[in-house]
Amino acid sequence: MSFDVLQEKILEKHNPTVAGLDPKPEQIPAHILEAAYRDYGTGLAGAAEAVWQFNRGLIDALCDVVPAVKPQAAYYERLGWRGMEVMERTIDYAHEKGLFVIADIKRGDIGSTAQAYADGWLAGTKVGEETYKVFDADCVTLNGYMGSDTLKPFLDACKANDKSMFVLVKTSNPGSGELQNVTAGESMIYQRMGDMVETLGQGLEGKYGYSPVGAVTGATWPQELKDLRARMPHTFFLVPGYGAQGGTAEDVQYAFDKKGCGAIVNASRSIMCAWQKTGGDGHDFQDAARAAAETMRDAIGAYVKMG
Ligand SMILES: O=c1ccn([C@@H]2O[C@H](COP(=O)(O)O)[C@@H](O)[C@H]2O)c(=O)[nH]1
Repeated sequence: MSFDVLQEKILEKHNPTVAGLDPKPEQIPAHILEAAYRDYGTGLAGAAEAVWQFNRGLIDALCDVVPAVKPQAAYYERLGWRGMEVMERTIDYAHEKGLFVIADIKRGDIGSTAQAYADGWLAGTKVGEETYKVFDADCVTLNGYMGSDTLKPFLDACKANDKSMFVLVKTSNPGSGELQNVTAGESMIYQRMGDMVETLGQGLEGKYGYSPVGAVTGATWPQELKDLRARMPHTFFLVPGYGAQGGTAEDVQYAFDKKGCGAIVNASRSIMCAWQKTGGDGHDFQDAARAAAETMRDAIGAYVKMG
């Protein structure tokens, strides 16, 4: 789905945030783990089942508060094919609950390989005369530092299937400046990447003024966020780094346009693991996640006025 659809879901829920689904077994409440291990064994099958039950519970608890979820592929890949099956089920279940799904895959490769990734995550895979949906994400994250040609197959898949993509521009991690803030010619590398992303989406702007080519810009770098918002007026932002990485509501306000649109802020651990801070045994994980998501929504709402 395009960013028009995402923006509409954000406006409906009055909440520009996305809940990350990055589960590790040690972050899952004991009662869920014990049941999964009892039924599927203590190996990868049991771990994958626990992740599925946890995700389903989180989606049930959050689906009327947040407009979107962002499963990060690494947490599913680490469990092998069983984990990837849970990723697929999680995407489909989130859709059933009306959520926009951002698959955080951060792929990037030469064009022919990028095409294969785009088939798997956005367009579907052609076998004989039929095209089969694989991971039916609405949107993916991409690493475009190999160059714009590596993004083109994804852009074509987005255009043909009304989907969207976020390209890494200024990442939230502490070392992101080592390369991204190096000056190259008249601008810094992250600014050059920002210009490339903005240019790639030119002419494809939707109802809210945003193209299907979005940018990842970390909450931990508010100065760069401000700079990029001004530099990239038609680019929707995915802003990770809120909460566990130290980004605040005050920091992320700069990602939004004057109408309070054009950005979505991610939190994974601070929502998913909120139960670990309630002093309970994890039976309250849904209430805790919901309360954390509402607190985040309200904190950002104090800075960002929508509509
Ligand atoms: O620059 C980036 C790009 C992606 N991420 C991803 O976002 C979440 C953040 O998780 P928290 O638990 O809220 O810190 C995670 O999936 C990262 O892979 C990012 O953090 N920074």
